[in-house]
Amino acid sequence: MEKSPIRVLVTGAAGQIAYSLLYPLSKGDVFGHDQPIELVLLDIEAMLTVLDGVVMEMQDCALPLLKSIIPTADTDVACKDIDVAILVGAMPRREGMERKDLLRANVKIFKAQGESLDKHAKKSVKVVVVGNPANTNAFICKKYAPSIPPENFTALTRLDQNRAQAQIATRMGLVPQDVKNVIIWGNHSNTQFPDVRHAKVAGKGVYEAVQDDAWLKGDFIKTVQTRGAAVIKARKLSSAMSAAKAIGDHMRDWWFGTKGDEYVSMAVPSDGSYGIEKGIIYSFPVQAKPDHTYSIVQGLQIDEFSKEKMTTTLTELQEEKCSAEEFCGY
Ligand SMILES: NC(=O)c1ccc[n+]([C@@H]2O[C@H](COP(=O)([O-])OP(=O)(O)OC[C@H]3O[C@@H](n4cnc5c(N)ncnc54)[C@H](O)[C@@H]3O)[C@@H](O)[C@H]2O)c1
Ligand SMILES: O=C(O)CC[C@H](O)C(=O)O
Repeated sequence: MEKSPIRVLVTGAAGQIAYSLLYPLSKGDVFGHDQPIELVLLDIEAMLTVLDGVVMEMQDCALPLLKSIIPTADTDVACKDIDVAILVGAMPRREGMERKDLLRANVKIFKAQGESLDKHAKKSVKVVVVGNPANTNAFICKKYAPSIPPENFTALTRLDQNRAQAQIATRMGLVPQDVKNVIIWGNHSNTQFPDVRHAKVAGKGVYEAVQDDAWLKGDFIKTVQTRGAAVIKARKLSSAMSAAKAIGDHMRDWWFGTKGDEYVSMAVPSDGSYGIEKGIIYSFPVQAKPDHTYSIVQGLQIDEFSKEKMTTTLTELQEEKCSAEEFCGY
C-alpha cells in the first residue's frame, strides 16, 4: 500500500538554493523513494512569475512521488498542515555586506513565519532554517511558535560539516565519507569551531592520521570558517548547490536516523549541554533515531583549545540574539 503523502514547505522557492534542492527532494532522495510528497512553495509576491516557471519545470520532471505543488506568496497558506519546513527564503549576503545588515533584513521574516507555523502547521512539524543568520533566525522562529516543541527548530550547519570532511579527505587523498564524526560547534558563521579532536579518518584519529597539528589548528579551521565568503567572492553569489546537498543530508539523517555510533552536526536549541546557554540555537554533534527524534551526544572531552573556541562562537550567538530581539521589538 502506498504511504500517505507528507507536506513539505520550501521557502525562497524561486531562489538559487531552492532550484538545486527541489529536484532531489521531490524524487525521493531525502524522505525515501517510497514517500509521496505534496510540495508547498513560498516566495514573495514579486517573485511569483519566476515561481510559476519553477512549478512548470517541476511538472515537466514527471516525478512519480510528487503528488501536488502549491505555489503561494501567503505565509499562512504555506504553513497549513505542513510536516516539514525548509526555510531558505531570505536575503543572501553579497560582497561588502556585514552580518549585521543581514540580521536586520532577515530576522523579521522568521518572526512572521514562526507566528504562522504556530497557527497553521502540524505540531510535529520539523523545521530547518537555512536563511542567514541561520541560527538566530531559527531562534526567533522558535520563539514566535510557542505551541510547537522547541526541539523541532533547527538550523543548517551540515554544509560546514561537509566542508570540513572534504578538506580532511582531500588532504589525505581519500573521499569525504572516509572521515567520520567531525563536529561543528556553534554558529553558522566565521566564529564556528570545526573540531576534529573526536573524528576518525579511515579508522584512525585525525591528528594521528594527518600528522600536521599546525594545519589542523590553523588553516584547516580558517578555511572551513570562511568557505562561504570565499564562494561569494568567486561566484559573486552565495553557495547554492552545496547548500542544497547539505539540506538534503540534514533532513534525511533527522528523518531516518544516523548510522551506528556516527554523529552529525545540527544547530539545535541548547539543553545546557557542554555549558552552552539553554535555548540558544547552537550547533552540536547529534544522533537521530528513525522516529525523527535526536539527542545531543554527551560526554565528549573538551580541552582548553576547544573550550575557548566554543565560547567565542557562543558569545557571538548571544549578541545576535540580543540584536534580533531588539529588531523584532522583543
Ligand atoms: N546555512 C547555510 O549553510 C547557508 C548556505 C548558503 C546560503 N544560505 C542562506 O540561504 C538564503 C537563501 O540563499 P539563496 O542563494 O537561495 O538566495 P536567493 O536570493 O537566490 O533566493 C532567496 C529567495 O528568497 C525569497 N524571499 C525573500 N524573502 C522571503 C520571504 N519573506 N518569504 C519567502 N521567500 C522570500 C527571495 O524572493 C528569493 O527568491 C540566504 O540567506 C543565504 O545567505 C545559508
Ligand atoms: O554569508 C556568508 O559568508 C556565508 C554564506 C553561506 O551561508 C555559506 O556558508 O556559503
